[in-house]
Amino acid sequence: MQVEAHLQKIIDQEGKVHLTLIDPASQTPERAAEIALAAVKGGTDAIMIGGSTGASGTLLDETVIKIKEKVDVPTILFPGSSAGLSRYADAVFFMSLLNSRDLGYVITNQVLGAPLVYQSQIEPISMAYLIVEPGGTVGWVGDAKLIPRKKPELAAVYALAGKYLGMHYTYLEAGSGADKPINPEMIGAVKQVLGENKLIVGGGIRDAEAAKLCALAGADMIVTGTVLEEVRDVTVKVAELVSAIKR
Ligand SMILES: CC(C)=CCC/C(C)=C/CC/C(C)=C/CC/C(C)=C/COP(=O)(O)OP(=O)(O)O
Ligand SMILES: O=P(O)(O)OC[C@@H](O)CO
Ligand SMILES: [Mg+2]
Repeated sequence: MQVEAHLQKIIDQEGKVHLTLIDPASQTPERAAEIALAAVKGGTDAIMIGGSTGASGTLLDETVIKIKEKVDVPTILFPGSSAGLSRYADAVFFMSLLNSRDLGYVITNQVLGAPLVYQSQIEPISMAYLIVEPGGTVGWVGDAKLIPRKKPELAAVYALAGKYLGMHYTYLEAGSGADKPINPEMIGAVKQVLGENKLIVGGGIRDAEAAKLCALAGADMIVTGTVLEEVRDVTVKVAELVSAIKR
């Protein structure tokens, strides 16, 4: 419960959480650690590590190790499969892609990954992962029956089912690099049924205004990945996003 409790404490004290997503396949472990450090200087609360294609093995382990050498905030795995686990991380979003047509993403990868989590110190954080249009690479890889952008009620019933199955977190994903983030109507409808359960929103959030809209609509945590791979000054960008969502 350490990482989950830590994030809860930040929500209690500061209202919202900012998460930085680093894809181990996008740069060297050393560069990943530099980005993580810059993000922490900007005020990010934790580092998510994962990618939908090829984040595994030595590259993944080395990326986690280098990041942990540089920063004190929690490292949380965001695995694309059971191969996306590393014993060096603090926690894992132990997620099921509830709207996948492929049983592999609903339960099989979780079964294959469970023994490593059991044998290590990685804290599992149970999460319902829901992919909304346009869905991007992760929507294709995960064979998701994409939730239409204009159907907030569909996202809400999936989230409710996840909550009744005992999942603590719900992640509304528009897909990495999406042209628009999840809309406020959908975020509001999902948060309404979740109550105290936590809502993460990500995909296509590139500036303070978008982050603020998502947070005001009911997101407890905001994820940014792509934009931090693109900007020159990660600290400045993260500081802008963080100050837009925190009270
Ligand atoms: C809990 C365990 C062991 C496994 C879960 C397995 C599941 C449910 C995966 C969901 C489907 C999937 C492929 C998720 C990937 C999540 C992720 C890291 C998304 C961000 O990646 P992108 O930024 O889109 O990746 P690329 O940049 O590699 O396209
Ligand atoms: O890369 P971006 O668009 O910030 O999306 C982050 C995350 O939701 C992807 O899984
Ligand atoms: Mg990516």
